[in-house]
Amino acid sequence: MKSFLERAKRKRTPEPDEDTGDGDEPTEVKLAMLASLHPGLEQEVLLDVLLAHDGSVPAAACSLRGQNQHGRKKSAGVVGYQQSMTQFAVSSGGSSPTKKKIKAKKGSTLHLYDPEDVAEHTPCTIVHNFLPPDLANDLLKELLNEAQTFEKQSFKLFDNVVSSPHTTSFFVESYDEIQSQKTEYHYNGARLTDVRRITPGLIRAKPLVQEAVNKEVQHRIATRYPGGKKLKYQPPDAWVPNSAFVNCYDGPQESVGWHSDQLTYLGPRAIIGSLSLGVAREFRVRRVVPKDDDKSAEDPDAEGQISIHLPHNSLLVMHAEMQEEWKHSVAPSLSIDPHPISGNKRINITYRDYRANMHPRHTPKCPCKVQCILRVVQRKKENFGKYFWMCYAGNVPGKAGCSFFQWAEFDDDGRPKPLSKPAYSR
Ligand SMILES: O=C(O)CCC(=O)C(=O)O
Ligand SMILES: [Fe+2]
Repeated sequence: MKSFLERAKRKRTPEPDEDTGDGDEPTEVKLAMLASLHPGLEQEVLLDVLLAHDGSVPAAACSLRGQNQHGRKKSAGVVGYQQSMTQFAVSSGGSSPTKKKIKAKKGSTLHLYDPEDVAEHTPCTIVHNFLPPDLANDLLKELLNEAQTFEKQSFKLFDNVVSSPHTTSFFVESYDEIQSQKTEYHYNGARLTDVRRITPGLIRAKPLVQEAVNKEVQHRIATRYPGGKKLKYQPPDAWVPNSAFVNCYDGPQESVGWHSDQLTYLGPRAIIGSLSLGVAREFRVRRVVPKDDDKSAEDPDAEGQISIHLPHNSLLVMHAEMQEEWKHSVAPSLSIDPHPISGNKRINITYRDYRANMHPRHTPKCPCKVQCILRVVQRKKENFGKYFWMCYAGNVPGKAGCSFFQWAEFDDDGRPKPLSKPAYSR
């Protein structure tokens, strides 16, 4: 599940400064400052950009300037489509005489279409025209019908209650699992109320997604990981999806802000199979560079955004390095090309493998008696990549959390080690 919430500032966690902003002004004031610089943009967009820059108004303003320039270029041609990759191309430096090295520049967005470029420059692979066309169309129709009753998720951002700018629901494989999800699991501090039985179309697509994802994962390990070996903490066994979050984006303005998916029930190095149906939208990714990392000073482009275009019936595999080291979002769009079946809507299915050893009975609850969330240190060089459990009860509108924090330990295959102290000890 997406953790929109992880963007919220948490002052109480002992993890020092993780995800905190750099200014003292209240968010409303920062938003007002940005709005005065970019009066044409909606509050939600401004908020997203502000959060993507850790609350820094100058950095957000700089990024918005870049996006606007790019937007103007785009509107001169086919909207939403890249004009040319040459603007991002830099000299290859010799390693490949034929293929130019392309690079995401800070403040601008590198648009990728070619699966080879996606695999080369992002932690994802993409498979176009993935399902048999009839199955893709049937699945789209089925989920558009389901989506009529999807809801927005509300969460707390700083001290305000905000709702995600798209709708969503969660599908699992049996009625027992629905019950278990509603009574044993917490998501960002609360119980889910809308959990549904997996639909016939989702069931039909599942083995195809499973096979393709495992094939892509093996290929990536063999061709791109150091020594052709899986990453530390990556489970060695096959990826078996047993649940699916389905998102609906109704129109160009619906979006999802920068986030990493929650690892709480997926465990470290989670892999996600993400199927897109209906209107094509941009999926953006950016690497998270620790703030006190000298390299980020040397390479100002390290956090440039990359946009992967997701047409109808494309499968995007988010690989094992994605959630820990990158953030992703679905950007609001200036305009979209309507789809013959779904009109302005895009449906996205993220198939997930809920691991038995990450079931809530094996993971800590805090003194609030709420399931902790699993996160990883992304922003600080010190402890970078270390996992921790923390209380998230305070992210529910109207509720306060506690200061529970505990480092999480896993063996090299991502199996949780027994907790070093009782969960209620703080
Ligand atoms: O709509 C998408 O492609 C991505 C959705 C997403 O990031 C999520 O469900 O966590
Ligand atoms: Fe996500």
